[in-house]
Formats: sequence, structure tokens, C-alpha cells
Amino acid sequence: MQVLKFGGTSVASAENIRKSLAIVAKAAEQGPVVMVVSALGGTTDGVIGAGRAAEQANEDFREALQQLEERHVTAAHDLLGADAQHSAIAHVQAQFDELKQLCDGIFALGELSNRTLDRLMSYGELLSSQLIATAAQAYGLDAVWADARQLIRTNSRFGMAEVDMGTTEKQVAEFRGNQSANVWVVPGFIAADAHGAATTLGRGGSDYTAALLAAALGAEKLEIWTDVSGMMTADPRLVRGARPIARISYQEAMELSHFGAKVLYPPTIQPVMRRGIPLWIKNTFAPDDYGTLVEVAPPRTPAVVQGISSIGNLTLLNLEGSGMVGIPGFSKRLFEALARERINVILITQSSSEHSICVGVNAQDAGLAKIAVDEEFAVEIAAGRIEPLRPEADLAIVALVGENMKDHPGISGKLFGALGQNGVNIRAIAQGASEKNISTVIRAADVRKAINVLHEAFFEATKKQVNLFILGPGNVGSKLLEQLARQQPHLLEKMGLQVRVVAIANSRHCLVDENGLDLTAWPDELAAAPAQSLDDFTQLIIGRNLRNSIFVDVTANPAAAGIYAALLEKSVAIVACNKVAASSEYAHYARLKSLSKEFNASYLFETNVGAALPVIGTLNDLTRSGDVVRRMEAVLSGTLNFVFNHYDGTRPFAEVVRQAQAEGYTEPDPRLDLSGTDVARKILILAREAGQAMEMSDIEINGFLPPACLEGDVEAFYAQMAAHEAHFRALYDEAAAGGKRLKFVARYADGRASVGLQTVAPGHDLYDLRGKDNVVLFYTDRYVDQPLVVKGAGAGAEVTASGVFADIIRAARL
Ligand SMILES: Nc1ncnc2c1ncn2[C@@H]1O[C@H](COP(=O)(O)OP(=O)(O)O)[C@@H](O)[C@H]1O
Ligand SMILES: N[C@@H](CC(=O)OP(=O)(O)O)C(=O)O
Repeated sequence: MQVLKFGGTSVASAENIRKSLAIVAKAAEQGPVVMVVSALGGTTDGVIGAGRAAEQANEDFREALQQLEERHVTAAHDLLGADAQHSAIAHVQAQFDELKQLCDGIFALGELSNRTLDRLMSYGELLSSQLIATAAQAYGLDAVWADARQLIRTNSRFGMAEVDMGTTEKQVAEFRGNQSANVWVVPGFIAADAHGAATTLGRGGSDYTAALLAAALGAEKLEIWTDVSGMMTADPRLVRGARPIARISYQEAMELSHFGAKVLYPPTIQPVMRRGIPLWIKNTFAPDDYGTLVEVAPPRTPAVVQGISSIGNLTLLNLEGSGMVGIPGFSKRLFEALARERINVILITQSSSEHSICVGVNAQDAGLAKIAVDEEFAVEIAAGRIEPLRPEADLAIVALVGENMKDHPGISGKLFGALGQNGVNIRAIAQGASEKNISTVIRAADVRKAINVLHEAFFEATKKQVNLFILGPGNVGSKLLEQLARQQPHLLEKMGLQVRVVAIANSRHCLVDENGLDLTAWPDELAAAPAQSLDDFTQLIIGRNLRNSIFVDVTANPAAAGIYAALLEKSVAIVACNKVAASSEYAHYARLKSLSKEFNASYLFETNVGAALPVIGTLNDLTRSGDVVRRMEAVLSGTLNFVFNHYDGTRPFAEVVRQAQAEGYTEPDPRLDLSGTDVARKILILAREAGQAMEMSDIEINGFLPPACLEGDVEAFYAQMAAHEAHFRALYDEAAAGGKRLKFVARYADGRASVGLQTVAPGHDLYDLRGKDNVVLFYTDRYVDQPLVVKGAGAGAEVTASGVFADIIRAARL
């Protein structure tokens, strides 16, 4: 005998039923088949909905039943030829008349007991199996309908009946002895108690029906036919990269299903495992796919973790109190109190101090659990030796499953590392001594992120998805987006990084696509996108809660810099070319640095100094390797270098500054460059990165602009510069007369820093600096006489964007 079970989607329509029958027909060539079927997908939910509506005196139940009836009539119509159709449709209508009468009764009484609910639900499988049995005969199979209520005996625990295996085996043997058809079509999910009342085996219970029949018949195999190609490494609805597991042990399959892999109803394994019957999970819609073979001892594979699954709707119950320490019997009383209320305990942890016990239960049991446990410990609670039970809701379990885990150290480390890096807080952990399973309790809102992060860590070591939120696609930002668009395929292929731009926002609009924006179409789409504030954008980043999220700040905006702390606290990495945060009060800078450490999220701002030049990176490498920076001398303004390299008196100074702005070298507000403030911010950042707790007010700024230039707005600034042309000309002439050049130089030495205009003679390290170049000379304990020099283009949208890009990759690879 072979037992083949077809789930709700496999029998959801006439077309699908035909596919299922073709599979049965092929199997029937090999020997007799028991075909167990679920209700047409969605029917059970539909019938429950109708029953609940009737209970609440809501007339909508009629419409719900009407729709279900039409679905079944359509299926009969599409599936059967004219002659068989007539009686099948009449039968469907008769069944729905009964259902309507039942619901009328519920409506009149305003009451729906578990017993009646089971009766209602049984119609789903009765209807589907009778229809499919008729279709099987029409298909040419030697088929009979077999009533599961006469085969499977349970107790009278309606809703989740427990099976009496002895009676079931007897009834199955009797049925087998009495008929000779090659194919039995049996309704799944339903059974009957000793009085003949319909019972059900729990939601998803058709799998279990099939396993019970397979065991009772000593079948050579059990096949579960569904809509995915096997048991997968994770729920495919949550993890795109999930893939089928070819072979898995009964124990592992049981753990995965127990911890939420919906493809298999957990009690299914037990009966077949006891009889050593191999269990296949196969795809009705891709029957040639291998599927999953569940067996005693699958061949060992290098995979340490077989799968990851999750259970939502969890509440943790904490029983705590000093009165528990060293006194036996507390756990027993806790579990007895829960058992009396038939509350299933999903997970248990206890600290070794015995000061607390923590159990996980289904959220809907939590209220009852609290009443029961507080009652049990009423005396101790009154005496202050135990705290009242503390339930913590909105949690979920995410579990790693795999028998090989016990032989491999470091699995939990990897698990905690991966979750920690993504700001997923673990509320409780449970690991059995058998180490088949490591369970973590986390916030329900973090489940999708956690499962994806873990799936990447354990199954897709070569792939990592990174989610970018980009603020300010101006000069630098739009270049960055161009570079990202060009490099995306390369990053995926060569570095396994799937870099997705999830959102692009400017000061007015925000464009979002969680699957990754099209990086060629964004300018028009952004203009048409909904309006959004910076606050909304922050909430968007936090709310989406995507793994490996990076906020990319390509603005020069103080408000943007104000959101870093909130993001770092949620483990969102920050990449900024915006200098405001790193040059704000020292306490704020230090706080961001420490949040970055605490929450394992990068805070990178290499482009704050020297655009893409590796200035901060080099400085960090020096100090981390134990060197001490004693002195720095630098030209840090691409703008000023450009201006002084191009100004020779033949064109007005103001005009050269305008050119620098037009070519994209200046800050959005060029006065920041010309006043020396921007250079001061840069040397401040370098001094801080070198270990000095300095403030902006500690930097001596020796400006060269006449004070009038800094009054009024940007246009006034240009006008004033034009009016003071003689001043600039004099500066130039004086330098040129001595064969020297003007450089705006930043200096740091032994905790003091200054910026100012200087004339440098040929041969000086700073003399030969072209265009918009920057240079930094580091004098350290290791570089004493000859400095370590970093030199090159220090401004421009293209290079700055490339520096931001490099920081993104650094943050992604953390
Ligand atoms: N680890 C997993 N492997 C395979 N499927 C899973 C897993 N976790 C959740 N699922 C979901 O289980 C579904 C199959 O279960 P179910 O809907 O009960 O099927 P059926 O109606 O065939 O009994 C799949 O479509 C898939 O979305
Ligand atoms: N129809 C029942 C039983 C079942 O097993 O369904 P499925 O095989 O579609 O999961 C339910 O919805 O719970």
C-alpha cells in the first residue's frame, strides 16, 4: 500500500484535482493507493468564519456559505462529465443545506461549541473527498470513497482529538478486508469518537490522517503532496533564498515542523517513524522535482544546520522570586498549574541560580496561565517570596534545527553574532542537551529580519543582502546612484553583496521600494513620489526593520546629522559625507562612536576629509596598530586649493570662486569653504580620530576674507569679494613676488590645531599641489623625519561619491 496525501492547494480547483489524480494514477500502476485529501484550499477557514458569524448573530454567514457552495459546484461542474455532474452537484447542494441548517441553529442559540465546530469543519473534507472519489472513478481508476470517521477513532476532545491507535488499526484492517478497490479516497483531518460524533485532528491535520493510515496499513511509503518542492531550509514566504532539503531525518523534520515549518503537521512524523515508513514531501505542481525524503538516517551532508523555522504568537511567562531558591517543587507546581488548564508549554528556560523560571506559551493561553499560576502561588505571592507571574507578549521563537550541530562548536556564536549585528534582541534561549535545536525568543516584529539574517549566515555564506536608505541625491548622491547602478552586478558576482537601494529621499519627497529601486528611473519617480519629512524617513528606516540597513547621508544638513543616534540604536549603520555630526560638540561625536560599538553598526565618514582619499582610514590604521600621531600638516580644502591655483590676478577672485562652485567643489554654501570653517571642521575631525577630545572652539581660525564678505547672503558674499578684489590681488602679488604660492593650511601638533593662509616656497611638501588636490602629512612615532603622505584629488562629486561607495562596502562587510 502507498499513502498519498494531497493538501488544500493541491485540490483547490478542478484543474489542480486533475493534476493530483494524474499523480495517483501513476502510483496506482505500482500497487494500491490510499489517497487522503484535504478540503478545497480555504474551505475550513470559510466554514469556521461562517460558524463564528452565525454565533454572533451576523447574517453574513449565509453569503459565506453561498460562496463556498458555488466553489464546490463549479469544481464538480469543471471536473465531471454531464452524467456524473448532475448527482455530484445535487450531493454538494444537499451537504450545503445541512451546513445551512447547522448554522441556523448556531444563529438561533448564539452558541458554537467545539463539538459543533468539529461537525461544521468536517464538511470541508467530506465534500472534497466525495467529489474527488467520483472524479477518480470518472478518470478510470478503480476507486472507492472511504469514510475516515469509520476508520480513525479518537476520544471526544473536540477540536484536537487524540487518536485511539488500537481501535483505528482494527477498523482499518476490517475495511481493508472487506473491499478490493485499488484506490481509496479518504477525507483527511476528520475522525469520529466512540459515539460516532465527528472530531478533528487539529488544523493541518490531514497530514496526520495520512500518517495514521500509513502506519495502520504498514504502507511502504507515505507521500505528502503540497505546493512547494519539499521541506525547505526556511519558510519560503519569508526567505526568498530558501531551498528544499533533499534528505532529512525524522527527528529533524519533527523539530522543524514543531517549530513552525507549516508544510508538515507536527504529529505526522510519529506514526511513520515508529514503523520506519519513509516519508516524502513532493510538489503537485512540479512532480518531477526531487522533494524531501524523510528517513531514519539520511546520508551525512556538510550542512550543520538543516533548517530554520519560527513560531509566532508567543508569550513568555516569568516566574521570579527569592523564595524559589533552593526549595524543590516550584517547577512542578508551575507546570501542574499550566497542565490543569491544558496549556501547552512551548519552551522552558531556567537560570542556574533558580531565581526564575521562564516558559513560553501560546499568546492566547497567557491570560488563563496568569490566573492559574498566580492562584497556585497565592500564599507565596502574598508573603512577598514570589512575584506575580509576569507575561511578556508579542514575541516569537526562531529555531535552528540540525542533528550535526552537536558536533560543531561555534553555532550559537554565529547565531548570536548575526542577530546582534542586526539589532535583534534575544529575550530567552533554549537548547536541549541533544542539540538538535537552538531556540531563541525574539520580538515578533523582528522575525522576518532574523530569519533572513540567519539564512544568509548559515545557508548563503556567499551572499549578503544590504539595504540602503539614501538621503540627498544632489551632486554627490546622484553620482553615487550612478556608480551603484553600474557596480551592482559586479558586487553580487564578485563579493556576494546584493546591494539594494530601498529608499531615496530629498528634502521634499521620498521614493521607496523594499525590493530595490530601479536606479535608472529614480529622478522622475522621486519628483512624483509622496512628500515626506525627515522624521517620517527615520521612522521608515526603523519601521521596515530590514537586515543590514545602511543610512547614507549625502547631504550637508544639520537636521540629517541629528538622526544618526536614533538609527545606530536600532543597529542601522551610518555612512555620511555630511560633516556636521563628526564636527559637532565632542560629547555628541563620542556618543555616536560609542553607540556604533554598542549596537554593532558602522558609523563611517571617510569622505569628511579629503573626499575619497584614505585619510581617516590611514589615521585609524596608524593608531589602531599602536602608533601615535604627533603632528599633522595638511591642505584640506579642494575648493581653496582650486581657487588659489587658478587665481593669478587676470580674472577677479570672485569669478574663480564662482567657477569652483559651478564645478561642484565647494560646500553647498561656499562661505563655509572661504571662511576656513570647513577646513577647521576637517582638522577637528582628524584630531578627534587621532584621539584628542577637542571642540571646534579650540581650533584657531585665521581667515583671509575681509569681515564684510561674511555679512549677508551668498550673493552679497560674491558682491563683497568683487568689491575687495584689491585685497585678494595684494595677497597674490606678495606671494608671487617671493616665488611662493598661497596655500590654506591646517596644522595640528600636540593637542593644538589651527588653520590659515600661508605662503609656501618651492621645495616645500605643500608647494606642488595641483588643481583641487588635498594632501595630509602625518608625523608619528613611526614616521618621524619623513611624514606619511596621503595626496590626491580632494573634492568633486565623482570622487566623493566613490568614497561614500567604499564606506558602504566597508559597512556592508562588517
Ligand atoms: N520550511 C518550510 N518548507 C516548506 N514549506 C514551508 C516551510 N515553512 C512554511 N512553509 C509553507 O508551508 C506551505 C505548505 O503547507 P500547507 O499550506 O499546509 O500545504 P497543504 O495545503 O498542501 O497542506 C508552503 O506553501 C509554504 O509556504
Ligand atoms: N482542511 C484542514 C486540514 C488540512 O490538513 O488542510 P491542509 O492539508 O490544506 O493543510 C485545515 O485547513 O486545517
